[in-house]
Amino acid sequence: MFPTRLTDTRAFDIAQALLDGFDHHYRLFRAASREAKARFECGDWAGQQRAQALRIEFYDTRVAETVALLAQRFMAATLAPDVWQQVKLHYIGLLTDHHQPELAETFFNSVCTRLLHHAYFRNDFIFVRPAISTEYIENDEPGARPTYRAYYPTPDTLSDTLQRVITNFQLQGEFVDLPRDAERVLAAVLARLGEFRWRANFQLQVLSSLFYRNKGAYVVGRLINGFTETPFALPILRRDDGRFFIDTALFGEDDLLGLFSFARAYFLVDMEVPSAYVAFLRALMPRKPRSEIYAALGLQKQGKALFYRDFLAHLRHSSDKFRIAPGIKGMVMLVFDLPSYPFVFKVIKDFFPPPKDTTREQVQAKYRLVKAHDRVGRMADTLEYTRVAFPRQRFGDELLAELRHFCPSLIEESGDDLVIRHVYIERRMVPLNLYLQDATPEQLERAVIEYGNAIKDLVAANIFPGDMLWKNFGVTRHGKVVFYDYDEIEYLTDCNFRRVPAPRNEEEAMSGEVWWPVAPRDVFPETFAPFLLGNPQVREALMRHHADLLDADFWQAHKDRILAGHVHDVFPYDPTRRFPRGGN
Ligand SMILES: Nc1ncnc2c1ncn2[C@@H]1O[C@H](COP(=O)(O)OP(=O)(O)OP(=O)(O)O)[C@@H](O)[C@H]1O
Repeated sequence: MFPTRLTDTRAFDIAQALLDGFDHHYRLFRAASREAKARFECGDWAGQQRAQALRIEFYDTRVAETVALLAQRFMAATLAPDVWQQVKLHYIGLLTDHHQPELAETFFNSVCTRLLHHAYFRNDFIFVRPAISTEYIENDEPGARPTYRAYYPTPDTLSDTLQRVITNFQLQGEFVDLPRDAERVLAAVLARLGEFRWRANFQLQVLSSLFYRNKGAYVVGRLINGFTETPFALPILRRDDGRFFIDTALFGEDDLLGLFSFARAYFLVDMEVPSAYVAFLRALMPRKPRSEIYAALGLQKQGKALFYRDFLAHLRHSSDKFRIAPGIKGMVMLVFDLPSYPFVFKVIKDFFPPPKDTTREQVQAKYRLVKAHDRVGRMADTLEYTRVAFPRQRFGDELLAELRHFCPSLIEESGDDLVIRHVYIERRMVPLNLYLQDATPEQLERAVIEYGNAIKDLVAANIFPGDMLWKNFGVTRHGKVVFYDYDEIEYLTDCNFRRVPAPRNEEEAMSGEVWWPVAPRDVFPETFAPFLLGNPQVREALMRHHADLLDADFWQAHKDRILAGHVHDVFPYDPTRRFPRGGN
């Protein structure tokens, strides 16, 4: 029951301090996103990647500050339940005209769950469900940009309108040839629409902020004609001489899903009303959960909060049991899934057998590295949770026994709950080793090519995957191969790629063991062969397409390029889709 009167004056001050904490966070988050434009304009790619990584830390820092402030100023941990209910009511009041209420509610939860006992994790005290609607929030301040702009071209003005769409972003700098780019986009639009009748409502709706990531800036919108809506995205790139060009035109849900994939870094987007961006993007990609859209916009904590709500709802509406994930079991991670739910749950084991020589802290550091790094479409994003309560009766016996055996320090069994103190959650894929077993010859060849491409994309992004066995990669719904085993990951630039030295005598030549000296970060690419080439068909495909992976020179050449300051191009689309001659 909620209090009928707001009697405690501390409650308002606490609510205000919480909201100040959030507003401070969002101001900094927004500034980092807004500054992406200037970094793009001057080609500061290292700065862009740094900003993408640093911004991830902002949230936890602000939460910690606010927790400390409340503990100090209000002795928050000692307040009676009734006071906390009043805090929530005041907070709801303060959010009435707020432009990011859903994020502010999540911030409230993050702070309060750190201060309050488990028993308070109910809707009476925190926002188990949202209280404030995010629908139709508009920024009415003078000079505010709308979430999206609508353009109504005629057949004669379509090319000019496309130019106007671009110039409205007011990028500081010149295009190589914008009229030419507009014609190319126009040709692509017409090819996409095929035979069509121009309807009275023909329009382009374009989100008013560009989406920045790495070396790209993306225009995102939809084309509406009659009852047909076509999502589109236009990547703008910058040549070394500082001039811009449109690299291609992407259309339809699948192209956009590739752009917004969970295996890529988060975008930097300047948004006053993020929920309006999410609603717009959701209309373009109805199959993508809102949690993943928030995450792709850099609001990963909101993504995490929504994911958890979705997960709880799914648990309530399903009855299957958690089980050990299909595939070869990990030595470092215990991995389980729920057949009806497309995610896996990964728990770090308490002990690892040799040759694994790592610690829980090191494994966590590797997962953090991946979160902050450019994932280039080849490393799955993970959501990290602490203290997740699962209904114990939904766990199969075998899984329960494994959890008790391998992860005793991380599980608590109380009543009907099984609480896991630390878990990563990640999209489920088909482990590549299983995929290859059942593949047709064509599928096998395609998967092996994709596997090599995945490694090469990682290499270009300064990642040495460490453990390159088939089982450590997964195949997505769209047939992309993505890496998911991070415990042996290293920066490429920290590794030494060497050739196996020539044996000095017959004994060394005949030895099945490693007889040559090996320093900690030495890598001998020739030695990958026995692990990768067991199956003759796989061997044939890999040697035909990616034999260079077994050559130390290939790795060393990439390391040298990165050390020389080169930031590679990553196209979140098939490079064959690029307009001919790109920016030239
Ligand atoms: N995202 C995923 N989708 C589907 N299956 C997965 C996923 N992540 C892990 N698995 C399954 O769990 C197994 C172990 O996962 P992972 O490779 O991350 O653990 P590990 O302990 O680091 O492995 P290793 O012993 O190779 O170091 C994989 O071989 C695979 O079968």
